[in-house]
Amino acid sequence: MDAVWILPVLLVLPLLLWTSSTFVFYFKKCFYVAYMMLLAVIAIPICILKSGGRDIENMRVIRFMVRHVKYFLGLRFQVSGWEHLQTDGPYVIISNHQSSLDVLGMMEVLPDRCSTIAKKELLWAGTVGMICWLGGIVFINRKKTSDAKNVMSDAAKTMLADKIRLWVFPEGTRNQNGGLLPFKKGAFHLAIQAQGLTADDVTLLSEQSFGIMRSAFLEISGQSVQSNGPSTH
Ligand SMILES: CCCCCC/C=C\CCCCCCCCCC(=O)SCCNC(=O)CCNC(=O)[C@H](O)C(C)(C)COP(=O)(O)OP(=O)(O)OC[C@H]1O[C@@H](n2cnc3c(N)ncnc32)[C@H](O)[C@@H]1OP(=O)(O)O
Ligand SMILES: CCCCCCCC/C=C\CCCCCCCC(=O)OC[C@@H](O)COP(=O)(O)O
Repeated sequence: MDAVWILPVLLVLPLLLWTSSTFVFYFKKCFYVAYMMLLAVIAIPICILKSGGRDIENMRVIRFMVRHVKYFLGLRFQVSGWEHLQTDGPYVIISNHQSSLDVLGMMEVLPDRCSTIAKKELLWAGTVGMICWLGGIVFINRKKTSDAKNVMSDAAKTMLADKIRLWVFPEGTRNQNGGLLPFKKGAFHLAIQAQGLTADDVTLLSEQSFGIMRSAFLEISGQSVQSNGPSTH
């Protein structure tokens, strides 16, 4: 008898999913967070057994385990230029950052031996935080930028010594305003070290990258034909 409330829920749930795109949006959002948490629960022991702890090789496990999530959310990716990432040695990848779903796109193209820079708050996101730590993600404190710069300088040394790649979101935060925020400079300080350039090159590199990303972003946004509900996610 206690379970009698389940019946209306089972009836109302499909009805809401069928009739309300807003409900579908929030339902998918909750599912995404819960499912990623669950995937991380499975991935944590695998990574520990495979690599013994924090290791960039764990990103292969994470990449493999995350790639199917798009199907549950009705997302598909179109990738072009992937071959440019298939070069030896360290490099920096930059991308714009609109939502936590960007992780799915990231896992679609993430090269081997590539980790990312993230805000330190993510470390406390339960099992997701733990898997991020195991994957070698570099955590920065955005409120203490001198600390963040030191952490990124250390990351640059590791990047060169261990030939790893780093993915940076140079806007420094999520942005859904239909354009790009001005770029922070950290990614370009990393890149000059990977490419043998000097600090004098940072501004030009940053401006050129911003211009290229902005035109690509506007071009792709112009092709968008479908909206899935509320714009914030
Ligand atoms: C298996 C299942 C698992 C399922 C779950 C898990 C799934 C996947 C897990 C993996 C994926 C996780 C993905 C996580 C994504 C998270 C993304 C984020 O968290 S985005 C937020 C954090 N990122 C950033 O903030 C971007 C990096 N930030 C920077 O680069 C910034 O530059 C800075 C923080 C280093 C400094 O910022 P700030 O001081 O505010 O501003 P600037 O304009 O950039 O710099 C001011 C001056 O300082 C100079 N500068 C900057 N960096 C350096 C440096 N490294 N060395 C020397 N000098 C530096 C800069 O040039 C400026 O000086 P100027 O004279 O004006 O040139
Ligand atoms: C103890 C429970 C804590 C629950 C926290 C839930 C954490 C989210 C869980 C699953 C989502 C899938 C993993 C995606 C990770 C992406 C993180 C992300 O996109 O962080 C935002 C950060 O880039 C910029 O932050 P702000 O826009 O500045 O803010």
